[in-house]
Amino acid sequence: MCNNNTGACSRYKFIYYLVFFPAELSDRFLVVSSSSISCIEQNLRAMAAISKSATPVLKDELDIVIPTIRNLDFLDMWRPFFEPYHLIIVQDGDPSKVIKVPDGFDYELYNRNDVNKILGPKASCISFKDSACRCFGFMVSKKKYIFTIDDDCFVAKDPSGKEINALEQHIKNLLTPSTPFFFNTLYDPYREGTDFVRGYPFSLREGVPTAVSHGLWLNVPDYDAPTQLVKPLERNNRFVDAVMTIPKGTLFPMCGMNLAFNRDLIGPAMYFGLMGDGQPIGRYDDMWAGWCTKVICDHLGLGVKTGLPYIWHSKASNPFVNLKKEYKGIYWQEELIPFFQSVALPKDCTTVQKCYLEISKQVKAKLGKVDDYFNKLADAMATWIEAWDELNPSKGTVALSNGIAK
Ligand SMILES: O=c1ccn([C@@H]2O[C@H](COP(=O)(O)OP(=O)(O)O[C@H]3O[C@@H](CO)[C@H](O)[C@H]3O)[C@@H](O)[C@H]2O)c(=O)[nH]1
Ligand SMILES: [Mn+2]
Repeated sequence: MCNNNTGACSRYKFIYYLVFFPAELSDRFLVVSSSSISCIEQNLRAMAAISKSATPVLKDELDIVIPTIRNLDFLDMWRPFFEPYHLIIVQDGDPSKVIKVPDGFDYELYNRNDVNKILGPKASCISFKDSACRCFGFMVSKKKYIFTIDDDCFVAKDPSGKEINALEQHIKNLLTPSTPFFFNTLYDPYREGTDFVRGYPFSLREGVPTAVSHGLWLNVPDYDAPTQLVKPLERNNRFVDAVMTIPKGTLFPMCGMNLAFNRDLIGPAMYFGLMGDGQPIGRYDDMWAGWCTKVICDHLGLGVKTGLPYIWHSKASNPFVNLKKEYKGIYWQEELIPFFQSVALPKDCTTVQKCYLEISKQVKAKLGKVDDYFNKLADAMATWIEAWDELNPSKGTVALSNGIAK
């Protein structure tokens, strides 16, 4: 089957057979060459479409999710890139407050009363008074792709001064394969102007479907509170023109402020854990989601990319407030990381939901003794999956025998 994910890579299958199976060339050559060439053509057309499309790519297949406690004037700067897309706004805090959305945007807005009405008792798994509430938007969306962005993130410029269409770059990242099994030293081989380098096995050049695209930030970097306190004036002005697949078996600190993912492939794992009101910890919601997501992607043979696109993160939140939110997480994570590194998912965990519930069981068994919070979090993870499946009664991601998800 040829799609954005595998079409370009049949080029490598074609070369692979050409070089390594001359004996079968007669019949196979004809089969490979015709299927490869049509795939290559289809894929080249698809890739060309992404950059020159008149109609925005994935216009009806992608939702933009924004958690907010303030008016959304920041959208005016994003208008050229966001206006064609549907927004899901998750209003946190006081539901009686009116959030102003600039004219011209197509959106749905949910406040805490809506969350409670839609989820009933299961609303307990959605954080209150924390950006973690954004995951409610992931759950109610009906689209294949999600892009989530904070309301203090603006359009950045690349070194040439050109405004960066972060959404377009995330879409390119998601529509091209990842390479978690073998690191390509010239970064993302599917971008224009680069490729696989010598010594990269041809049998691995097809890559795997990309589940997550993790973007970065110019100006205020996503530092933790201690780093913010010792480096209050540090700003990130380094634009690195690279996209990389995070290798299998390696965890990473996923930041939720400039993030996109394939909801069909990994949506149920994108639970931003219990934070904010009534919880002993904050600003670890996206980290929790990222650790669960990466373990599941590794198990199901899915890819996670990080790097471009950049956004301009304008606001440094208060480091002292952040320290109060983060401090337990800063020492708990010294136990959490070894836990996630040791998580083994059984072969019969063939869907994201099954994987996620297995992780939730192991959280309760192994982290419950660290703090009772993790017993609550494990229960909330299970509630999240119940709520997800109620709102999204469809099949989960199935891992194929060769570990490649479909
Ligand atoms: O109680 C709240 C507070 C904020 N929000 C919305 O969430 C995002 C992020 O808020 P903010 O930019 O003020 O906080 P940062 O410290 O810069 O965010 C970092 O912490 C991460 C985890 O929370 C976050 O993803 C990082 O960017 C804004 O849209 C606020 O409006 C909220 O919904 N509820
Ligand atoms: Mn911010």
